[in-house]
Amino acid sequence: MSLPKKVKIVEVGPRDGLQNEKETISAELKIELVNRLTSAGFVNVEAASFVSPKWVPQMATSGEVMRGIARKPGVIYSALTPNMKGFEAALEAGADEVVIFGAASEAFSQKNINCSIAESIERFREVALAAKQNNIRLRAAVSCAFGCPYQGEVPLSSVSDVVGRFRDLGCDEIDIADTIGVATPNKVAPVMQAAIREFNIDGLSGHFHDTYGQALANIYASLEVGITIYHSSVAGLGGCPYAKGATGNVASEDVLYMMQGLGIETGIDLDIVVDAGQFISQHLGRKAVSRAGNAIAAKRLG
Ligand SMILES: CC(C)(COP(=O)([O-])OP(=O)([O-])OC[C@H]1O[C@@H](n2cnc3c(N)ncnc32)[C@H](O)[C@@H]1OP(=O)([O-])[O-])[C@@H](O)C(=O)NCCC(=O)NCCSC(=O)C[C@@](C)(O)CC(=O)[O-]
Repeated sequence: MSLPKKVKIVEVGPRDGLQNEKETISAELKIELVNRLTSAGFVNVEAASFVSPKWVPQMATSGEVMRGIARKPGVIYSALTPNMKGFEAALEAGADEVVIFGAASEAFSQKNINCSIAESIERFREVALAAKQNNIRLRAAVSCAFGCPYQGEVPLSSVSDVVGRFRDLGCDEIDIADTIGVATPNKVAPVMQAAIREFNIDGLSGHFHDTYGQALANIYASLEVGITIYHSSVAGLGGCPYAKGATGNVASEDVLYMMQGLGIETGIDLDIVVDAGQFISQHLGRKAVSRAGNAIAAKRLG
């Protein structure tokens, strides 16, 4: 099968990337990061998360961030919403898309959102209905689709089951997530095919963490299957607070460099993303995790 000619890259750094940072990051810095990313051309940025601040303290300023962003027409600013409390806060803050986040693993569901998969779907049902009533896009994440830090192997049938349940809630997009970055390219097609059997391929995305250095290879394997939406995080920021040892998402700079090389259109200016990656890494006091980003930054210095 030939590769897609065009893909959508969803930038998740301001949420998935920063949620695990130990030091409190100011709302101003998060806002500046989001603005830099949209100026690079991202049309979908995951900017906030309306979860319990006791569970994820770093996301406590989400309302301030959403309200402070310089809104760019045409850009979808997304926010995570685990329940109605989160949904109401996201609505008030002007989120264009809400993200319900479940898992293909029972054990992860309990650790991450303190309920079973079945209970989570019931909570999400209310959120889904409210999103439809308010004309807000609805996205769902399926964590641990390729493996779980607590239960290990995750059967394909669990992935199909959760994707089907999210489809029935009326989701516009469903993310197939490798939360702990354990997938290898041979594992990608079976999982994506299980999801494709349940949901429209154009609405499925690949959300790969790069813990074992496999994310780009896994994205390539997903391109071969025909997936056209990918998530990435500027400077490779990130990690999930409820998945020990999981590192960041695949770096946006690396994905963009690969897409450029493959001749796949993204609509995003890699140079501006490199600047944004260097900017946030300097503020966090460490080197960006992006190989392409660091190489381009070093080349500029001559
Ligand atoms: C889901 C809950 C809230 C259940 O947590 P719970 O303790 O079962 O909830 P509860 O309903 O009993 O409420 C407990 C307290 O939290 C408050 N509360 C309740 N809901 C909210 C809310 N929305 N916003 C703010 N506060 C909230 C509520 O008001 C109450 O406050 P108290 O009375 O004790 O003062 C909790 O487990 C939680 O917040 N979990 C979030 C965990 C999280 O954010 N994980 C990281 C994101 S997922 C991820 O990164 C994976 C993903 C998406 O990127 C894809 C991938 O790679 O796999």
